Amino acid sequence: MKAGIVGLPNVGKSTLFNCLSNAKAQSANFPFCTIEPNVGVVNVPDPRLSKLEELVKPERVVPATVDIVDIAGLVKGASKGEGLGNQFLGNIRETDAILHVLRCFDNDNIVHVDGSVNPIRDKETIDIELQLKDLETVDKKLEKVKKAARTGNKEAQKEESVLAQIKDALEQGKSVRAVVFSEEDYAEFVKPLQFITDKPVMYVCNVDENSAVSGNKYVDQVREAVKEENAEVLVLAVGTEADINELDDYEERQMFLQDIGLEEPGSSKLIRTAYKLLNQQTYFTAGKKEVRAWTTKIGSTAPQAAGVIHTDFEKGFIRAEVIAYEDYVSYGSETKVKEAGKMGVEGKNYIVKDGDIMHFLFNV
Ligand SMILES: Nc1ncnc2c1ncn2[C@@H]1O[C@H](COP(=O)(O)OP(=O)(O)OP(=O)(O)O)[C@@H](O)[C@H]1O
Ligand SMILES: [Mg+2]
Repeated sequence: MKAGIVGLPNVGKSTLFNCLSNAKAQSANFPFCTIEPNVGVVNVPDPRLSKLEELVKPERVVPATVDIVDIAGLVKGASKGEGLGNQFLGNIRETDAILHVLRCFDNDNIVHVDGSVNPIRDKETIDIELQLKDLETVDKKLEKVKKAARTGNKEAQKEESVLAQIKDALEQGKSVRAVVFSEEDYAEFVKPLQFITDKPVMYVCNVDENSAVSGNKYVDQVREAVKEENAEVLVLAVGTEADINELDDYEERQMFLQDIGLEEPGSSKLIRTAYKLLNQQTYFTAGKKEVRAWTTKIGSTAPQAAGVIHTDFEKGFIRAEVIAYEDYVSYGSETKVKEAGKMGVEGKNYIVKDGDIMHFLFNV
């Protein structure tokens, strides 16, 4: 699962990538600095891991990760191939969620490709390009389906009406994610087409240092503009946080963060939110060798979750021993949880919960 950083050129996408990841992306004050996407594996900050570490005292601790991709800037006309648009849109299509960066800071030294700071206009520019690309996808499909529908094929007629609904929404400047479908129609006709504007989105307002905590007028405008989308809006002083992230010393980083009024980096919150946006949750394994966070889709069954560790675990799944995180912490050890009768023994239909501490039994 990966989240892609999307936005106009020169708004701070690579700088954001550098806040999140230790893989350094080139960032510079000129549009189209990034051409090839930068990919980084980012640890998901989780205080529960340190708590488990304290209790279990393992040899090592391994956090969950999420892949972040820094993509080239899109411009007006990208869907028609402008500014290598087709390649960039292809890069976006390969991601599972979108982090849309909006420039929300004034700074005459940093070039804006459209001449002035205006996050609402910028958002529309990007949205329109993504929607036009999806329109191309839906048109292509409609052409095929229409032929079959004309021959009286009932299934094709149903598909045609769903696609027509999508086309209509896109032409009105709406995104596919805003259209309501029945569960069946969605699974059958919509999901397989992998529309870009169907991917979950989160807006990242890139602000100046002084607006890191309370935002600014641009952020207010963004919140107002997206309030019907039900999307997360995150405020982040991307430039400042990237600088802080450069420091090796933890104490020093904390000091600079406190200077701008933050207790933890905004980027930590961003990663946790991205993780949720990707519909992922964490379960843990806890042993003397290793305490580890694993990522699984919300709603996974125990064997599916086991399959994240190894496909053999899924194939040969027998049962799982499960301890809720809260129980582990309040009883203090696996043995004590067992003594208290709080450890569950679950079969293959068990739906894994966020924070479960799991031990899988399987045969190979
Ligand atoms: N909050 C901020 N305040 C001031 N300057 C910033 C801020 N965020 C980023 N910058 C500066 O903006 C310039 C562009 O940043 P960056 O290279 O990250 O943009 P980009 O979106 O990746 O651009 P491209 O699409 O060209 O790859 C850099 O000089 C960076 O230092
Ligand atoms: Mg860049």
